[in-house]
Amino acid sequence: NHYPHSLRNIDELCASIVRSHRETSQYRLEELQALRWKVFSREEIQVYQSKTVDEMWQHCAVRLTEAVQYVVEFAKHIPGFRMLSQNDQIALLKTGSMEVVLVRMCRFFNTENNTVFFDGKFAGTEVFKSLACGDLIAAVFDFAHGLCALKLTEQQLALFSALVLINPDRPSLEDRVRVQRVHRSVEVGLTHILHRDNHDSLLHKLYQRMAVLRSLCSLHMEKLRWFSQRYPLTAHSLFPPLYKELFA
Ligand SMILES: CNC(=O)[C@@H]1CCCN1C(=O)c1ccc(Cl)c(COc2cccc3c(C(F)(F)F)cc(C)nc23)c1Cl
Repeated sequence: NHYPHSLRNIDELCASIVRSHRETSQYRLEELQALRWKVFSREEIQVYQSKTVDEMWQHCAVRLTEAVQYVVEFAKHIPGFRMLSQNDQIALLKTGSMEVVLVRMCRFFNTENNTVFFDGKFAGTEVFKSLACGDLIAAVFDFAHGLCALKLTEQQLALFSALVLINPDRPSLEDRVRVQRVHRSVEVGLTHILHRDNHDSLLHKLYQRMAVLRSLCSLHMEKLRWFSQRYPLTAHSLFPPLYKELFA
């Protein structure tokens, strides 16, 4: 029996992943719902748009790094993740943490006015204009919109996030077989949750979303490289160390 010895039954596995998701999701859904219609005024948008490229990138990098740190906490409580070697844990986080940040963004997304929670209010794509990467931001919004449309419950989102993170196909894994075992147990958990919710058709759609996620994140890494070459000072001195560790 390949399951980690302490988690014979799938319910226990799902419960620990859902608990970890809830404890590390940065904002509760109720909080975000209450702020749903708090959008930026024209003047506030003007202030964002008049920032220089590296000021806006630095502003976003701080938030992305904070979001990545919550994902690292989430990963640590996924049963089986801590059993992996340190190197494999870092390898999974290096590539998977931004994907989970993107998956989690669908919680802060309002599909009715195509805005995302940013800096305490809901922002449209125009707020990010000074980043000078409209294609990346458009792709981030599209992905969030697409995932929102699936109307995942928090439990389904928790299991999906764990599945995205524990990816045995990541480059430079030392013990791929062990990562496969943990991936398999999370997959059984997600299938179990979807079956219980009478939503089996969602699994296929979620696998399609995972493929989109991977292409989106390679675009991100490309942008990140462009930015750190264009603004080496900002990228190498101002980005919080974890960000450099994960993305440098
Ligand atoms: C409450 N909301 C939040 O905390 C969210 C979750 C993570 C950060 N965050 C924001 O505040 C936020 C929300 C929406 C957007 Cl569009 C942004 C701006 O996003 C980015 C700007 C620059 C680079 C980004 C890159 C790149 F390229 F670095 F990999 C990759 C991702 C995915 N997002 C980038 C941000 Cl920073």
